[in-house]
Amino acid sequence: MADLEHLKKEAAERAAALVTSGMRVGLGTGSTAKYAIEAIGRRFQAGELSGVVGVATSEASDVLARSFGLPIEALDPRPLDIAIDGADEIDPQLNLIKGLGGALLREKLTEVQARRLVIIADHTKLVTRLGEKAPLPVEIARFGFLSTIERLRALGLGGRLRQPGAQPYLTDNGNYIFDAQLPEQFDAAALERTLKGTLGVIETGFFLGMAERAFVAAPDGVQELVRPD
Ligand SMILES: O=C(CO)[C@H](O)[C@H](O)COP(=O)(O)O
Repeated sequence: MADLEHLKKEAAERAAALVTSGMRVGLGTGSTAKYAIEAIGRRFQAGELSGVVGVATSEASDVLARSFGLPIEALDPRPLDIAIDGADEIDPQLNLIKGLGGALLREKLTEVQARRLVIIADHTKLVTRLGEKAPLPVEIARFGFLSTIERLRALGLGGRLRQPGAQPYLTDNGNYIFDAQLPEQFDAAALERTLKGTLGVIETGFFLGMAERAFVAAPDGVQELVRPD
């Protein structure tokens, strides 16, 4: 395993160590979240954790968690004790862009209910401003998607429909994703409000003010970052 992968695993294990018996846990999606699910699963199988229930943010994470025998429940209105997930960009205030893995809607639905959102990532995800490296994934309805994309362009957003092959990428919820290029200067909270008020937009990959801390894998070890007050 490459060094960075080892460190991602270590970051995920640091986050997984915050899970204790009886917790309801939001299980993220992606290559780093996978390590966290495996770490929780191993602790569960070893009898170190009991009464833990997971809420999975994607079909893939659901299958992985169940492979360890972890009980998985649907999301209901009860709060989650903790959610652990990866991110595509992390700014100095721990605002995030998520959704390059396509699970943004279920991730946001789940993580907004978590008392603590703990992010695990490698250091390439650290940015000084959101949109520096990654596009902003915007989940849009399939019906009328070309019209929705025109509305997004009218807001000044460049970008493209996510289409890895012959067909557009389909989320677990049966929607499409528009990967928007963010301008150099923008107000993330205002843009989030505008996007949420745009017909055809279902959710955005902005996760603002949600993360409590992040374990970030860097070549010199795992750094723990806490959201500034
Ligand atoms: O938001 C996500 C999925 O929708 C992932 O958490 C994000 O893409 C990071 O993935 P990885 O850990 O594989 O880099």
